[in-house]
Amino acid sequence: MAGTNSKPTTRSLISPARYVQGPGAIAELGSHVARIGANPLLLSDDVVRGLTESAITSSFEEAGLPVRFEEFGGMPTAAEARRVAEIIDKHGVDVVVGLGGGAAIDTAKAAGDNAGIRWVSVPTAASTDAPTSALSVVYTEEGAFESYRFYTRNPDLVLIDTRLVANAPARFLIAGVGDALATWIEARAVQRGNGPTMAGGRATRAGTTLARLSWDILWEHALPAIEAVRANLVTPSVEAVVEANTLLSGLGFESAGLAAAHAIHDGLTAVPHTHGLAHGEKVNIGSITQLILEGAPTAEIREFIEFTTRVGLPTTLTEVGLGDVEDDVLRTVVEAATAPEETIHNMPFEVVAEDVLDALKAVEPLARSVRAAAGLPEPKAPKRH
Ligand SMILES: NC(=O)c1ccc[n+]([C@@H]2O[C@H](COP(=O)([O-])OP(=O)(O)OC[C@H]3O[C@@H](n4cnc5c(N)ncnc54)[C@H](O)[C@@H]3O)[C@@H](O)[C@H]2O)c1
Ligand SMILES: [Zn+2]
Repeated sequence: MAGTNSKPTTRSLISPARYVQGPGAIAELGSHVARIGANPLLLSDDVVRGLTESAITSSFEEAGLPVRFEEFGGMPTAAEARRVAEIIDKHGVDVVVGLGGGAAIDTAKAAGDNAGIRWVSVPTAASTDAPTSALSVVYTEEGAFESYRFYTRNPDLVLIDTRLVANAPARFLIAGVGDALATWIEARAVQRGNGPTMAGGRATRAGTTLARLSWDILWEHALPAIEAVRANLVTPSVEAVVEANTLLSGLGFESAGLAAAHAIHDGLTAVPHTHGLAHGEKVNIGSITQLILEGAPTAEIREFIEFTTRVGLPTTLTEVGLGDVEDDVLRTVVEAATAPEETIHNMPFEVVAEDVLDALKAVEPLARSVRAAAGLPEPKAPKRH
């Protein structure tokens, strides 16, 4: 499994049972859910409920399903999953729908697993590749990475309405691009080292190819898709990027493997400075750090920094709140990133905290020089939340 140095000999690819994407797809939710269960529970925060309740109510009524929402507490902790599992038991719910961002979706999976029922992901933004996977990322109440929790099955259904994605703030799609670009950078490193994937076993050609396809689509379509979403439009580029961020990156990271970028993301959550940032924003710092750590060709690193700056992702420590911190803070980040169970040990060479510290510190001057040479703006520190 992830983060071990064992060299499995079998290959695996795992996936959700069905993936549905398109403008207005939420109108089909009832008919798809009715094939999975008869008594669903929808887990979402109030913002997402406000955006989806009327469409879901019509769709569920048409499918003969009751409509029951439960408010998500906001943090994907073990305690929150236990609380939702109790509600599931109390009402005899037989399928739980995680509705919203990655945090609500991860909690629905965990609660569904606790209660022994099936689960469905309905992302309302293309902000992460959480919806398709058979795992949740568990956090502490304070927002620090705690662990990966693995399940024996993927969601029975992933349904994403691209109209909702286009109406959401563009920052969510941008974060999803950051999460998805890391997928190929990490899959490639795992492939080089013949390392284990999150699905267990080694990567199939299919898994690695899907990770690469996600990357190719994003270089081609991310910039026009972000412009379209800023204007609340669904274009073919938006459809392509939503598929890359959600389905391809999801299958890719899970079945082709994680390496340093996500471990560094996890390390960044260990310090409060980064807590206002989206998952995919922190992951982008992990991607740049991994490229430096593995000694990728200079032109490749510079191109990646320039592209992701144009996408609107952070490419400097300044932009993730770590511009002028004491060494102790960065040391906390790299110690957490190199914890024994972390996926950084899937890199094709031995990685120690000192190396990661130097790579992380190298991000700031390199990105500043790339941005200056490309005429891109100087980085600004994030507003405090
Ligand atoms: N399990 C996995 O495989 C996996 C993979 C990647 C990320 N993750 C996890 O996903 C989480 C991050 O997810 P996230 O970045 O989506 O953040 P999030 O889930 O914390 O929140 C997203 C925010 O977006 C809002 N929102 C959602 N849709 C909206 C819309 N259409 N319009 C307006 N607002 C909307 C929600 O109200 C919420 O406040 C982290 O916990 C991360 O670890 C898990
Ligand atoms: Zn991720």
